[in-house]
Amino acid sequence: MLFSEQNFRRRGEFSGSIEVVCGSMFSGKTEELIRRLKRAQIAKLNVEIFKPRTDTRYHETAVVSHDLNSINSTPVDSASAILLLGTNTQVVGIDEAQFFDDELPDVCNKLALRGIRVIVAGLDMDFTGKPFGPMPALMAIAEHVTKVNAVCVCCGNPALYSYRTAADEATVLLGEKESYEPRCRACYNLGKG
Ligand SMILES: Nc1ncnc2c1ncn2[C@@H]1O[C@H](COP(=O)(O)OP(=O)(O)O)[C@@H](O)[C@H]1O
Ligand SMILES: Cc1cn([C@H]2C[C@H](O)[C@@H](COP(=O)(O)O)O2)c(=O)[nH]c1=O
Ligand SMILES: [Zn+2]
Repeated sequence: MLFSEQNFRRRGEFSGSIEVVCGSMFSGKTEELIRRLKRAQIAKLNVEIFKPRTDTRYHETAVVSHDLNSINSTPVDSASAILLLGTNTQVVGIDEAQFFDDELPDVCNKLALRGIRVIVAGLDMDFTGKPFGPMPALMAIAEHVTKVNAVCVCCGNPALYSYRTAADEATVLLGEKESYEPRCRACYNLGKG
């Protein structure tokens, strides 16, 4: 079901919260993040968007989906840098959250306590099927968690895994279709052989 904003203003005050959008590669996490952020901009809220500086796949600064939908962002070196945002910020978007350090959940909590709506998108699992970076901790403290699925490239069923086709065992390997395939549980485990 499409996520739809609740009443974020309570008794005239802006109430802070954390939303997480997670799933495999190509599942639509960035598109969903951009959709929510653009709606917040339409509502004339002050929106700031961050991504890890290391994620330079499509653009140095913009957050860009696989379909090349995009929104401007600020690349940062660490989670704590996000706390230096403008004082009148009402909505914060964070993409590729799996690449941030372990401070990110605490940073998001502090932002939410300042009354900010925080929307975070990231991979829930790495290519080995293990929880990725700060994502599980973020999912634990979020008010809303949306898990999205890609389409399995092998059989067409909903895909929850990111299968790595490249011969590289490092946890972090930036890439797209040349290195990864979204796969369902059965096809992911067949491939792992
Ligand atoms: N196997 C696939 N399953 C679903 N979407 C795919 C697939 N391959 C390419 N896409 C494209 O990827 C888009 C999602 O991109 P994006 O939001 O950047 O995903 P994510 O951030 O989760 O990697 C889809 O709208 C679709 O056009
Ligand atoms: C599974 C997995 C992915 N990555 C990298 C590959 C991409 O650069 C990003 C994910 O981008 P998307 O917006 O979700 O498509 O993460 C990685 O470094 N390690 C992994 O295990
Ligand atoms: Zn499959």
